[in-house]
Order: sequence, then C-alpha cells, then structure tokens
Amino acid sequence: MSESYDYLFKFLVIGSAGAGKSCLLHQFIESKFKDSSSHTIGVEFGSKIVKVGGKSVKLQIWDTAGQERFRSVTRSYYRGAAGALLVYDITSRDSFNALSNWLRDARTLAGPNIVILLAGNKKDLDSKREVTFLEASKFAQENELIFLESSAKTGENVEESFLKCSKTILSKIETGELDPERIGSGIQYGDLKHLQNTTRRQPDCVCRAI
Ligand SMILES: Nc1nc2c(ncn2[C@@H]2O[C@H](COP(=O)(O)OP(=O)(O)OP(=O)(O)O)[C@@H](O)[C@H]2O)c(=O)[nH]1
Repeated sequence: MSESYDYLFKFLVIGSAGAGKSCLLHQFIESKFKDSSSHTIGVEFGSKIVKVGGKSVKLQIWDTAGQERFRSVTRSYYRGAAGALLVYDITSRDSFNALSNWLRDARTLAGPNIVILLAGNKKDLDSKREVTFLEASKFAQENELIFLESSAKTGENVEESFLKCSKTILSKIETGELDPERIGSGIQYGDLKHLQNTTRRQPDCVCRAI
C-alpha cells in the first residue's frame, strides 16, 4: 500500500483508566473490538491514513495510559499534538468528573490550538448510563470541544470521531488558523503536499515539461 499522504497529524487519546481508549484505537485501526483489553502501560502507538475533505491524512496516534501512576510518562507525549480524543465512559460519572483535569493538561502541555473531540464511549451500555448526552454536550460547548458518543464495541461513531477531529484541523489549516510550518504544530506535510507545493512554486518547469 502506498504511504503517500498530504499531511501527517499527531494525535493523542486521553482520559481516565478504563474509559475505552485502547479499544477505540483498536476498533479504528483494525475494525474489531478488543474484548480482553488490559490497562495500557505508559503509551501505545497506532497509525492510519484516512481521506478527509479530498486530502490524504496520516494520523499518528498515541494512546496514553489513564492510570495516575503513568501520568508523568504520558504527559511527555502531549507536546506538539494537533488533535486529541478526550474519552470518558458514559457509565462512569467519575470519568466524566475528571474531564476538566485532562483538558487542562492537554491545553497546557500540547498547546492552546489543539483540536479536541470529546468522546462519550460505551454508548452500547445505555441502560447503565450515568452521564446524560445533554450534560456532556453542554460541557463540550462550554469548553469548545467537538462532541460525539461512541462505542468501541459496536464501532458506532469511532471512525467518525477521528475523521471529525481531522476535518476540523484541516479546515483550520485552510483558513490559516493553524500553520503546519510552525514548530510544534503537530502537523507535517507529506509527500503529496510537498509535490503540490513544489509544482506550484515552479509552474514554468511544469508547463515546459508537458
Ligand atoms: N461495552 C463496552 N465495553 C467497552 C467499550 N470500550 C471499552 N470497553 C471495555 O472497557 C474496558 C477498558 O477498555 P480499555 O480500552 O482498556 O480502556 P483504556 O481507557 O484504554 O484504559 P487504560 O489503558 O487503563 O487507560 C475493557 O474491558 C473493554 O472491553 C465499549 O464501547 N463498550
């Protein structure tokens, strides 16, 4: 498979232990539910190329451990992230109450421009729900987050979460709100974009070659 892409985005998956971060990443990459998921130790990694708004984007995703004892390790991965999935479990009020702390860390350590999607995971366990859709969407609105409820088990809204977040980053690049050339932006040009920029800068050469 070709490894060509227009952009590379550095992504984080953050949130309390057991919220389903590793399962979301596994479902996104493998299209399967990882039933026997154990706690992440430190940080795990995955990547996938997606098509967003006519562009190929490689997502470089860091799945961080939610357990407090790994916090100093995981914090060191926040720097220069362009996007994040901030995950809570709709059946756990504690995971929802912890969101403000996760958010503060993300915006302080990754930077104020990081695009964050709030994912209310385990949507399939609606009968055990402790957090309503309404209060979570209110929290999202107050904190300038994109919001979706997802299920790593059924796959509902998993790909959509990563795509929605990527689409927002892409549109911020297009409007100039995000600058891929800024060091620590969490965005890099890929081969395809490089090629486009080169040909755009040297139109004479291209015309003559044709
Ligand atoms: N029913 C249901 N269970 C889920 C879902 N996502 C994850 N789980 C279960 O929740 C548990 C925790 O999932 P993980 O993905 O390991 O959670 P995590 O957020 O990565 O946890 P840490 O690595 O400790 O930070 C596992 O038993 C999963 O099988 C979901 O969408 N629905």
